[in-house]
Amino acid sequence: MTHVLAQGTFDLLHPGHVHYLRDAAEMGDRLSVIIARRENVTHKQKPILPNRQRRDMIHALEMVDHARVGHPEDIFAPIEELDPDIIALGYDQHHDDAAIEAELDRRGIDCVVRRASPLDPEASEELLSTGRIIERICEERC
Ligand SMILES: Cc1cc2nc3c(=O)[nH]c(=O)nc-3n(C[C@H](O)[C@H](O)[C@H](O)COP(=O)(O)O)c2cc1C
Ligand SMILES: Nc1ncnc2c1ncn2[C@@H]1O[C@H](COP(=O)(O)OP(=O)(O)OP(=O)(O)O)[C@@H](O)[C@H]1O
Repeated sequence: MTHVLAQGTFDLLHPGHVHYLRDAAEMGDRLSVIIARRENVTHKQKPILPNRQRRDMIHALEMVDHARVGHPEDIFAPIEELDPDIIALGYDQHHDDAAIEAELDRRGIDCVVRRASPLDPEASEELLSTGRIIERICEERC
């Protein structure tokens, strides 16, 4: 059984999130998802929705077997516990694949890092980004 781990903020779900999680699920047999804690989202605006609400929405998706809110300080602690075979990074995630692999090695976790594919983010007329959905809400409703 190949266990895949996906992770992200997942604020205000949209089809790009569903595409990423489907792609990740297709890499193996079981999909676990870590939801980034609000305090750890520092590279962009903080999520609107609370941790548990984002976790519950991800858990409700049919391709997801397990979803949990991430660790407050050590992002590798849930990985040590869940022991996945593959970490699926999103196509645009800022994380350094090689640095993650090096830390997995250091901790003796036998797991590879792979990248998921994008869902046509430029060509589509859909709003496939939480940031763009919020911009549109501000333009049209504020
Ligand atoms: C392998 C991996 C494990 C992560 N584990 C956690 C975690 O345990 N707790 C947490 O708050 N965030 C965790 N994160 C999320 C990051 O801290 C960061 O907030 C994340 O990239 C969310 O941003 P994004 O939705 O723009 O990708 C993890 C990220 C990666 C790549
Ligand atoms: N259009 C998309 N196609 C494929 N994957 C996507 C798409 N949008 C988001 N994802 C993936 O979903 C995961 C969670 O993404 P995140 O919560 O950062 O959403 P986002 O919509 O990109 O947010 P923001 O617009 O605030 O950057 C990431 O791995 C990201 O790569």
